[in-house]
Amino acid sequence: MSKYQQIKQTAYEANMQLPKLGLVLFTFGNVSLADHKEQVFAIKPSGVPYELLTPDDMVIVDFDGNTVEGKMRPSSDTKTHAVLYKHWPKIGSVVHTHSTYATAWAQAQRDVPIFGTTHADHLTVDVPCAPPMSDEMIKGNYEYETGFQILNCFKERGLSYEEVEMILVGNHAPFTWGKDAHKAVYNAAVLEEVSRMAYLTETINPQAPRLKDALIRKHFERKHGPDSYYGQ
Ligand SMILES: O=C(CO)[C@@H](O)[C@@H](O)COP(=O)(O)O
Repeated sequence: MSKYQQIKQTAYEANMQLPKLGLVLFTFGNVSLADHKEQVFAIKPSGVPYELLTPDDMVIVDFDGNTVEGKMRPSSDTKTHAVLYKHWPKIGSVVHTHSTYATAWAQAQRDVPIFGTTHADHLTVDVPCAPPMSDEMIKGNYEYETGFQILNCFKERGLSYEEVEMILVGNHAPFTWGKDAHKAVYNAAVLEEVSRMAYLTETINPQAPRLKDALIRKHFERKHGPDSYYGQ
């Protein structure tokens, strides 16, 4: 019995939520779950269809991206997850999907504008889109560089990873995170829904205005408590 049985089981259950929520097709995407005490995380193996996945298939990886336990090759995005766990110690789980609308905004290299209260219930800023890889980065380790693209985007914009738990990576797709697997998967589903709404809003009215900051604050604080607003 693996000493990591518990996080393998929980990570497996979280991965199985992605096809159930319509966030992935075939082998797209992956969920990981960290054990910060052990400085490891469990992640979906690469290229395994969800319907064939078992808890025992989950691969245990350290925060430098090295495999600690597992028969299969870890997800091709493993080093991106590792960079986030290593630099953002309060996240417990990371989700990567290729959900259609969020990925379309990432491919368009655009932030998802905050047009309505559905978005404002979850975050008070446009969903950030990190710039695509530079030629230099492409020559490097792509997955590590993706992780640093995310860290650098938050640093440049002065965003807190504990407040904004989602990002689009330009020309790639979304990453979300949270204190646990439930929250990280929930954020992935919310991101896809607000991305779909924003696309339809711009299609119906290309001049649609962003939500007023006062209303963003009202809606966010109604859900998250007074003084929880952190602005754009
Ligand atoms: O981002 C990508 C590919 O662009 C990956 O998430 C997707 O193909 C899933 O890869 P893995 O099966 O996790 O190695």
